[in-house]
Amino acid sequence: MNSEENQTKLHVTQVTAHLQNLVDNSANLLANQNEISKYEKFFGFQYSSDIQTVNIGQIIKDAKKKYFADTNNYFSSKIEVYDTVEMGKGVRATEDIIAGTCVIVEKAFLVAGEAVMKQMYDIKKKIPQYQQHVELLKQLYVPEPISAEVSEQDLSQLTKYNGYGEPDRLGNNIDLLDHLFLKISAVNHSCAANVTLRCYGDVGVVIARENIKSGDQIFICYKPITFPLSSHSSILQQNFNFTCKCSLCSYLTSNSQQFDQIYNNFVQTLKSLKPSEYKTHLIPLVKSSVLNMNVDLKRQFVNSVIQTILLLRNRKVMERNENGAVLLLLIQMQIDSYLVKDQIVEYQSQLFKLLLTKSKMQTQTKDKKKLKDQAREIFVKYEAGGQSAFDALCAEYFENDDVSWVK
Ligand SMILES: C[S@@+](CC[C@H](N)C(=O)[O-])C[C@H]1O[C@@H](n2cnc3c(N)ncnc32)[C@H](O)[C@@H]1O
Repeated sequence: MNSEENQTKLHVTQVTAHLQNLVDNSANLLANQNEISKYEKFFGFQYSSDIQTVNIGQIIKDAKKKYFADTNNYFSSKIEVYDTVEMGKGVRATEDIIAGTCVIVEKAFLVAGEAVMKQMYDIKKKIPQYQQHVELLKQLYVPEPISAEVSEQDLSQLTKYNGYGEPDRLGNNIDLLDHLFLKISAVNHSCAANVTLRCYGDVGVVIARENIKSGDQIFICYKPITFPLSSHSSILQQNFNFTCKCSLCSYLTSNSQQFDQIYNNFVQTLKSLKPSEYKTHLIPLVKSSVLNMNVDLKRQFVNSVIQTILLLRNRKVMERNENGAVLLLLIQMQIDSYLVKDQIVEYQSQLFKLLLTKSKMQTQTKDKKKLKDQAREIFVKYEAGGQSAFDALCAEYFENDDVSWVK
């Protein structure tokens, strides 16, 4: 066995032991109802609604059995870490993967933001697993080689460049990137990502957004997918300090003029439409604009359109009410045309917020009720979490008056 294989084997052994420990320890922990429904929804298990009989440890154990019966650890036999030519280490598929299926389930070996890392450094001698963690941390990416002793700065860099976070359903998790993984942290970024990551407690779950061929690299999008394309590179530069070399960015670099031209034409036509024409003209306009684009670009185009409309709305170029109807149509179009199920949750959350914000502006109670019903219908249709998730979001967004999310 060569030294790389030895090292990998060592990781797997260390991590498996660590995970087993965590699972066993959590087996007696009763989970709260929210967490249970998150896991249940994701893994598709039905558990008794009596929380006394449910525990997260068991759910994770079952998930492990269901998805990874053929391996002894939490990762997947469908992937491997390898050296890419352009992006350092990366992860690729070792078999064909079907859209919507689970690609990796992995427990974070450490959940520690930059502040915790600092504390951990200060009190390192008191933490029994410190040395083990440091050995694992040394495997992760940092721009400069880390010192043998692992300095305080090294620790905070490790989190900065390799951490992922729990989503808050709306993609605003960019500051909470504190989960460190061995495999998932080796997955590179693409603006046209083919997998998506969600963290459930300290378990990271990677799902295929589309069919992936054996040998293809898998990519997570490091930023919320709804961010406009124009802000991609600055977000990646600012937060992760790299210039994106993904296929979409490369495509846009060589075809940016063409993309810009189509987009500018689209915006001009949009501005020339009367609000009453939006409903009938907008979707055909978007469809004709994206006619010759590949699927990544189409997805990006519709995202940009949504952002543009929000912008026009904020500049009061468009009427708020009309704008709501247009956004609704566009988001539905996204859902229907391009997105696999996992992403839909993010989109209809936006849609939902939009409807609620819109309904707040209506003075008539019956209009409010109609919009709420409409939102509920969409929510249920796309299985975003059913009635209880709807109620939770209602409580959060409808009852409080803050609409700053659109600004
Ligand atoms: C979480 S690590 C991913 C694994 C990393 N490639 C490694 O060698 O361990 C994130 C780093 O990978 C590199 N990277 C990821 N996606 C990239 C992309 N699309 N273009 C260029 N570099 C990328 C950047 O250096 C980034 O800071």
